[in-house]
Amino acid sequence: MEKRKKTIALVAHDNRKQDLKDWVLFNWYELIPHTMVCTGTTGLVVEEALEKKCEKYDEKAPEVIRLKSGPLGGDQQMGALIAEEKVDVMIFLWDPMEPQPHDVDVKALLRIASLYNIPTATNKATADFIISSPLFHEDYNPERKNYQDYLSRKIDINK
Ligand SMILES: O=C(CO)COP(=O)(O)O
Repeated sequence: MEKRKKTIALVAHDNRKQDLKDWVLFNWYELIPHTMVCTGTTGLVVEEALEKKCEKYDEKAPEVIRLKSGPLGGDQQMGALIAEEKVDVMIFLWDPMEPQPHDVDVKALLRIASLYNIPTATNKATADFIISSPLFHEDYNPERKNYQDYLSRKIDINK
């Protein structure tokens, strides 16, 4: 079966970056046909790990697009890409033990991923399930709810 090119969002908080790096290194070959889009610092870790691994095995490393660092707007940029339907899968290893200065952005990113029905992993086990799913290798279009009623609702502003 042809490997459908996907855009995979990869994001990890500092205490989870090692987990994400391990996951990327374990799945490096599976990731080659796809494009990674990452928040800034996560992108550095992912890019370096994939480049080293691919170089070792004489393979071309996949493209890694780096957005701004999460606390500097990267989570919001990622959310915007999801709203534009440009992300197929998101692996977001957020830190359940430490508050983040940009907690509202973290929540917003998780919310928008849920709204757009993006397959989302917030831990390595779920990331393993996603990448080993047959659907990962297919042209999968997640069902999107129709919000037409909401968009065309009457708003009474003359009270
Ligand atoms: O803060 C983040 C996600 O909320 C991740 O940002 P960095 O990848 O820049 O560390």
